Amino acid sequence: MVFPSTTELLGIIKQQTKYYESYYSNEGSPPPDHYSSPQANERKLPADIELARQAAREACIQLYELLSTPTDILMDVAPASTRVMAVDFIYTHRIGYDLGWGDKITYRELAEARGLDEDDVRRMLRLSMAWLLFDETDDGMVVHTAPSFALATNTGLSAWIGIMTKENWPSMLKMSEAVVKYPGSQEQMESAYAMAHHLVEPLFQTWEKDPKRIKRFTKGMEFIHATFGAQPLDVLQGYESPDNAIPTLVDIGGSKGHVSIGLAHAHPKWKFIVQDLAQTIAVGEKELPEQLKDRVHFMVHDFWMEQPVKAADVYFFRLIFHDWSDKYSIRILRNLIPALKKGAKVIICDTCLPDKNAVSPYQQRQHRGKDIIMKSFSNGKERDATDWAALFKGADSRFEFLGVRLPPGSELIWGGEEAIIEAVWSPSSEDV
Ligand SMILES: C[S@@+](CC[C@H](N)C(=O)[O-])C[C@H]1O[C@@H](n2cnc3c(N)ncnc32)[C@H](O)[C@@H]1O
Repeated sequence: MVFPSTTELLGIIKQQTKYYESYYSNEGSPPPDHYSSPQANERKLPADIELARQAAREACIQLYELLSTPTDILMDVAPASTRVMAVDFIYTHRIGYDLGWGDKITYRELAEARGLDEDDVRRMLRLSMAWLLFDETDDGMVVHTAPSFALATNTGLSAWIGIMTKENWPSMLKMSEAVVKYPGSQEQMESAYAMAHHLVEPLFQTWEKDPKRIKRFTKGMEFIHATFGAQPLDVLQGYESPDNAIPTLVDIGGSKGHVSIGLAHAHPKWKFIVQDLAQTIAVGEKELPEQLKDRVHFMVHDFWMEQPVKAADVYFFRLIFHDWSDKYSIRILRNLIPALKKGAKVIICDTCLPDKNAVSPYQQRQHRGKDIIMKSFSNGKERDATDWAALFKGADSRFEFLGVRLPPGSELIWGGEEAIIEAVWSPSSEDV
C-alpha cells in the first residue's frame, strides 16, 4: 500500500476542512466544537459535507501517525487505555447523567450523590477532561462538554459504551490466552469472552437470565442501527410484491424489532415477524408502537431449531452471522430449508470486509477490529464477499448466491458499512 506523504495529507486536510467549514460559514456561524451546544453538535450534515469531515479527520490521524516515531506508536497504548478507563468510570457511576447542559456542580456534590470519595472523583474527572469529557470552570465547578453530555443523555450511546467497556473490554484482554488454549476454535464456549466472563453456558443464554444486560444490549443495538445502520428502505429495494399479495419478512434474531419497525414504516404493504429469545421478545412486544401491531408480530424462536414460519417471502438476518463461526452459521441457514418456498430470499445485513489494500489502514483498523471483536466475543467472524458466497454454498447448493451490494449512503457509515448480502432459494424442478 502506498501511503500519502505529509505534504499530500496536509493538502487533503486543508481542502476538506475548508469545504466542511464552508457549510457553516455560508450560514454565518463557525463549526461546532466540544463546548458548543448539543443541538449544534447533533446536527445531521448533508452527505458531501459529512464526507469532507470524515476525510479530513482520517487525514489528520494519518498525519499524526506519520509524525510519530515507532516508539510513539507503541507508547500511545497507555493514554488510549486511560480513555477507556475514564469512559467506563463515567458510565459505571452515571457521573453527570442528571446534570443539565450549562449547569454547574461541585466535585463534592458529584461524589456524595454516588457514594464515592471526592478526591477519587476529582482525579478521575480531570483525566476525563483531558479526553474532552466534562470541563472545569474557573471557580472549580464541573460542567458538561458536548461529548460528556451526549454520553449522559443519549441512552443508546450510553448502552453501547456499556457493552464496549463491560462486555468487550475484559474479553479483549483474554484474547492472547484464548488462542493458545483453543487454537482456531469455532466454539462460542471457547471464546475469550467465555473465558473472561467465566461463562457456564453460551452468552446469549447467560444474558437471557439477566434483564439488565438484555436491556443494555437491545438498547445498544437499536442505537447502532439508528446511527450507523443501512437505511431500511434499501434492504427491501426491488422486493415489492408484484401481485398485490401481502409479503412477509421474518426477522430472525431481530432483537426488539427496531429494524422491522423501520422497514414497516417504509413498506406499508409488508408484514413482519420478529423472532428472538424470550426475554428479548418480551421487551419488543412491550415497546411496539400501537399503530404497527397489525403488521409487526413477535415470536419466540430459537434459530438452532427448524424455522416455524413456512413459505415467507424474505428471511432476514441483521448482524447475526458475524456472531457465529462457519460451522454454526451453516447450521442456522440449514434450519431455514424446510420452510423455504422456491424463490424465497435470504437477505443478510452484515459487514462485507473489503480487500486488504482497497481501503486505508485507518479504515482497515475499523474492519479488522470488528472481525477480532467478533472472534473474542463468540469465535464469530466478519466475512468478505468470497466468504459469504462460500457460506451459502456450504449450507446447501440450492441457495443461489446473488451477491453483495452496499446500500446508497453506506460510504457515510464510518468504518462500519453494512452490506446487503442476498441469496435466493432455487431448487431444481425435481427438488420442489
Ligand atoms: C447482534 S444482535 C442483532 C440484533 C438485530 N438483528 C439487530 O440488527 O440489531 C444478535 C441477536 O441474536 C439473538 N439471538 C442469539 N441467539 C439466538 C437464538 N438461538 N435464537 C434466536 N435469536 C438469538 C440475540 O438475542 C440478539 O438479539
